[in-house]
Amino acid sequence: MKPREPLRIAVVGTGRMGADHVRRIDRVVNGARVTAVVDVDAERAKSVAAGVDGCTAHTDPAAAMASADVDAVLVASPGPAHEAALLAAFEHDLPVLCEKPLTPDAASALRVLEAEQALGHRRVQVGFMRRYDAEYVRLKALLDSGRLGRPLMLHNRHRNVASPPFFTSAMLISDSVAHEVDATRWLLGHEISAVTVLRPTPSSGAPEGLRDPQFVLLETDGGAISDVEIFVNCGFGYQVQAEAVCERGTARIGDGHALVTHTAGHWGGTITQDWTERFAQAYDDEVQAWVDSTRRGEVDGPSTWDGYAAAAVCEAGVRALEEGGRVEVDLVEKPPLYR
Ligand SMILES: NC(=O)C1=CN([C@@H]2O[C@H](COP(=O)(O)OP(=O)(O)OC[C@H]3O[C@@H](n4cnc5c(N)ncnc54)[C@H](O)[C@@H]3O)[C@@H](O)[C@H]2O)C=CC1
Ligand SMILES: O=C1[C@@H](O)[C@H](O)[C@@H](O)[C@H](O)[C@H]1O
Repeated sequence: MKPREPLRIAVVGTGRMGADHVRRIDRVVNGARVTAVVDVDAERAKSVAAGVDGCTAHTDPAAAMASADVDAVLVASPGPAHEAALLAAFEHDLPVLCEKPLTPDAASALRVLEAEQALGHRRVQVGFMRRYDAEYVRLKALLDSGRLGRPLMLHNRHRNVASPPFFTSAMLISDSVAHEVDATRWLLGHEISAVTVLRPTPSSGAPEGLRDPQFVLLETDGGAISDVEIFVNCGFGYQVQAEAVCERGTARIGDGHALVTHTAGHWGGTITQDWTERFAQAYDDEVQAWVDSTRRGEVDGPSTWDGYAAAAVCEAGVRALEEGGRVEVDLVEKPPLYR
């Protein structure tokens, strides 16, 4: 596809992430503009469209994608709505940046994987934005360089200030640990083969009935182990940290030590409060990379395979949470399109 300049994007879902992506494409990213927004909440779509020159508001994703004014789609509706939006985009052979998760379960992710293969070419970049974060990129480059030797273990901490009211115990895995699942697969170049979930007594700061925190153990097919502390009502800040333990050294990111102050008998810094702050630059770089590759007629970044693998691992994780024990991950064979 050779889109007219600039790339004309339809944004599906104008909630927190979608509205932020609209702002980003309108004001930060080069080479693109938002020509349509879609939300089942017509008033929300209208109010977001009103802030962007030449942008129309819709309630039906398929109708917006059929418009002659759209070259590409950014999907930022809730996970359960992603499959329908992706299949509609495939009908028009449109490139898509799809927020994580690709879909909420392995069966629907597999249907998307099969539909993309039927097109015969990749169309989807999945919004695992940590792959665009400067600290993660440096860690990946260091591990790939071999300077520290073979990675043996990853220790991850993922803390949110507070969970939204609709959050369930399973979502700590499928919505939050999904990021560590992707980061582990990407950093190590391994598939995750089994998941175990340990559940300490919930924090008194967590909503009644929510299993928060959890400790998730991921085993990889390359013989490494990646553990994740997920704590979504820690109350004090948004922290995403990772430490790689390798044969000849360790490397750690996410300590937030960019600015340390010493004053009045104290030293310290500030802690980010949510992902829009901690990963602001990563989202900008992710969307710019998508726009650039799309304008070159290419598809880069986390693929539909990555989205499917993450969905399958999370599904195994939710089973491990609910049934206890170690649950093996069952992946289909990786299709040639993604090798
Ligand atoms: N990469 C990241 O760090 C983050 C990613 N996300 C992902 O972004 C997506 C959106 O999350 P939020 O913006 O937090 O949710 P949100 O609830 O704030 O917004 C979702 C919007 O989609 C609309 N919507 C619902 N069904 C729709 C449909 N079928 N078609 C069109 N619009 C529809 C809703 O009316 C709402 O305006 C989710 O997939 C979520 O997992 C969310 C937070 C951070
Ligand atoms: O994707 C995200 C949210 O959906 C999720 O709920 C948070 O736990 C993550 O930190 C954030 O990056």
